[in-house]
Amino acid sequence: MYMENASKVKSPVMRFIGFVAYHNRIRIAIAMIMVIVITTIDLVLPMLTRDMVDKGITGRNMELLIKIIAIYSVMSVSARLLNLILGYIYATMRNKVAIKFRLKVLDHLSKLSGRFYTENRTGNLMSIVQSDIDIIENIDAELVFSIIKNSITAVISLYLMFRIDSILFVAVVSIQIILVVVQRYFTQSIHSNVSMYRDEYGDSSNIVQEYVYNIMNVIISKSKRFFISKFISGQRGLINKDIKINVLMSGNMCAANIFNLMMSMTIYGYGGYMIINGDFTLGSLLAFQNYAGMLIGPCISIVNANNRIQQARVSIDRVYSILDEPAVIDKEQNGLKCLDSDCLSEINVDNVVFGYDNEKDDKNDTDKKYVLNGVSMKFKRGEISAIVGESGCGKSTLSKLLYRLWDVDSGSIEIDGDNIKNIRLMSLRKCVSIVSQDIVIFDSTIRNNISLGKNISDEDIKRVCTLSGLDGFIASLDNGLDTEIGEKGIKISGGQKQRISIARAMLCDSPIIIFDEATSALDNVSQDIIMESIKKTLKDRIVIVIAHRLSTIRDVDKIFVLSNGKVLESGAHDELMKNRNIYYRLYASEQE
Ligand SMILES: Nc1ncnc2c1ncn2[C@@H]1O[C@H](COP(=O)(O)OP(=O)(O)OP(=O)(O)O)[C@@H](O)[C@H]1O
Repeated sequence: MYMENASKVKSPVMRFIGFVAYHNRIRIAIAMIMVIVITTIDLVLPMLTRDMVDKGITGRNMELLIKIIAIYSVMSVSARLLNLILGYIYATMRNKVAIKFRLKVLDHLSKLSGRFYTENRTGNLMSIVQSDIDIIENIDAELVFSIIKNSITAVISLYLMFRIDSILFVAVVSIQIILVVVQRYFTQSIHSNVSMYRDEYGDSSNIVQEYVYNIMNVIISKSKRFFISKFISGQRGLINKDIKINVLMSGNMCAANIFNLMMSMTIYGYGGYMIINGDFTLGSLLAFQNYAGMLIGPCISIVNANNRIQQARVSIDRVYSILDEPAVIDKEQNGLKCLDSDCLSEINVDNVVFGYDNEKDDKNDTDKKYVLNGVSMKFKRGEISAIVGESGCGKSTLSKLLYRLWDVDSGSIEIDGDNIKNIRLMSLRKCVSIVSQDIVIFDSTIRNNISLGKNISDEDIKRVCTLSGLDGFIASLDNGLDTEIGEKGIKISGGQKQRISIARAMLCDSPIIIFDEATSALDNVSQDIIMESIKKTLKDRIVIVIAHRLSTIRDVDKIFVLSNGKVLESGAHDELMKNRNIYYRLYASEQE
């Protein structure tokens, strides 16, 4: 699902490395210099060992021996100290990348279309934003530099080994080539299995998320068994894949160790044979062994690093498939118009046709489920308008189109003559506030839930609490506005949640406010009081009320009756009652 959108231009791994490099230019330059110095020292040390043994010890030259020991010690200690500093640089790079990359993904998620949010399940997105990014963070600069350092060390070691003895060199390289072929097999298998594992993991965390998120409803609806059996069957597949991946990774390590053991035995066997024949010195054997060690160590590290990269490659692909989703808010927006919220006066919905994509069995083939078939409406500043109609007729869809979570298929929505497609999305969304049926309540105090973290005076908060009818409830609480209302507002009723979201709306300064079933959980009297408050407080805005209960909207300026994707009637309550048409029948049936 996610892979389809991945950029075909540059691989996600290269783009991630580019991202890391861009945000750590100076650190990378410093680390690079230090890595080169450390690698050079590491490569010179075996030569010093050879001279120490052959010229100092075997040559019985004490003065030279002391000199070489001193140089060896200084170089070794310097390399270790530089490694210490490198560790610090790597840690700062890792933390910077971790924060910046997660923020980049979170920011991009907020700019995507309604289609994306509908098609992608929360559990999958959570698994990408949490676990996949955790895995990617493991691919830090230290790993990348260790690969560079180990590769340089391995190549130069190869050259120096060739200089010491070409036959031993050929033997060692042949073993290495077989190791590379074996490793390639393991790498490909690990990658494909990790890819399947990550996709299944996303599905499984979706089940857990649904269960935990709805735990009370799960208990009430006795659906625990359903969730648990879904979870268990998902876990079975995951466990099998995880075992397979671990076996493959261990197999990869095991193969590397066996081949490296063969390499050591070849060096000691053939090198020892040449020393016995007098064709080789002990110092040269030790130097060759050291360089071979420099080949073995780095090769094992590269195999290890490769295992981690294979795992991370899948995660990088998944994260970049989100980043490659086209944002509704894109850079092209620079040339677009900004709305002046103070002067904004009219919304014109003109002959709008819209349908949601209906996914067919064949995932690439979609057809439309039309919800709106030529809807036209006008909303004016200073007026309260209402949209009514049977459930599912497209009332909320209209507000989503105005917010540009989706775009109309044909027709247009204009604000003061400008098509909303030609208005900067940030500017448009700043001007529109939707008080929706799904209220987001944060695990915090009533005050914070109303102010949403903005610095708002007590006086203003109390004023909107009175207008939304929260004042009595708050007065009954020991901590008043500072009462914690629990995660998702678990400690308050549905009606109190709605009142909080209405209070929020009364504090916002958007010129367009849509109340989408915002008072559905309240009794008739409370609804009437709140409608009065809305009329008084928001009298200079464009207010649109979406409602089922027609008694709530009796006093609004204009009512649009929506049915079968069209506006069948519009006008004030009295006018529509006089027409004795659909609205009249709906209203009459409600009064019975
Ligand atoms: N994201 C979506 N993807 C596909 N279909 C959708 C989506 N959202 C809504 N629909 C469908 O579009 C139709 C209109 O939905 P909408 O929420 O606009 O109706 P509504 O009039 O606001 O209903 P209600 O009064 O029950 O809230 C419904 O049939 C619904 O199933």
